[in-house]
Amino acid sequence: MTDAVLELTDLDVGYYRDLNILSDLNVVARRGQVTAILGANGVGKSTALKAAFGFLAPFKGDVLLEGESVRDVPTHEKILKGLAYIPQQPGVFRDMTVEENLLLGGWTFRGDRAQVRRKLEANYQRFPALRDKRRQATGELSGGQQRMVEIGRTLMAEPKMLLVDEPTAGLSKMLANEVYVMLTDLAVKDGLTILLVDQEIRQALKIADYVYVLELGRNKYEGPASEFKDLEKAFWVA
Ligand SMILES: Nc1ncnc2c1ncn2[C@@H]1O[C@H](COP(=O)(O)OP(=O)(O)OP(=O)(O)O)[C@@H](O)[C@H]1O
Repeated sequence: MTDAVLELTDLDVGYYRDLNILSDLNVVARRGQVTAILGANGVGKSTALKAAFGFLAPFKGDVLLEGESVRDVPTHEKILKGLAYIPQQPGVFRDMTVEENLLLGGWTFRGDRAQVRRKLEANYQRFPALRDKRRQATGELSGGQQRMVEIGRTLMAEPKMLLVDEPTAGLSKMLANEVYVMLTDLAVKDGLTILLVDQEIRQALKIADYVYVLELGRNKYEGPASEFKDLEKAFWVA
């Protein structure tokens, strides 16, 4: 089996003391794979990602990045260690150009202009539409392209592990497809490890290698995505 990049082990997480949203959660994201966390609204999928990135301190359990505990590592240091988080709400700066938004992602390396240029160029090769629009205000781009800017900005820091929360929320079906293709490419071509939270169960099953289903904040079921296709009706579709 491929090796674990991110592990959430026996996590208890909540927003208020003594009120667990997640209990004894165990999730493993393996190298170069897309791992999806699925489950009903409010089950705690986004909460799991927030805990993984450090926006919420777990009450119990650990977060391991390549075997090393990052549970108590400050968020900005997690980024330096290769962990990145793309939240549900698009976070682009609408009045700034596409290129300015992308450059913000290279802030940590701003002293090394050659490196910044190289990463910018890698993004333009990955997302040719962004090169064409690099001088345009980001707010003028389509929703899917704004997602590309956001993901591109995140990739400027060369993460190895991406936490992605509902990447196609609010997008049309066509744009959503573009985003799913983009995520698959990042795993397959660039070897990134992706932990995805999604309500689009069918789409998530299409691009995921491995799936976790949560119920009442706990692990309910897990397995290769291919095994879930037949179970889809039983689990989620009324
Ligand atoms: N900032 C917060 N403060 C207090 N409770 C919160 C907060 N954010 C989420 N919750 C609660 O935690 C629970 C899990 O929410 P979470 O957003 O993780 O669920 P989810 O599975 O991602 O749902 P959805 O698919 O609807 O986004 C919900 O009951 C929610 O009301």
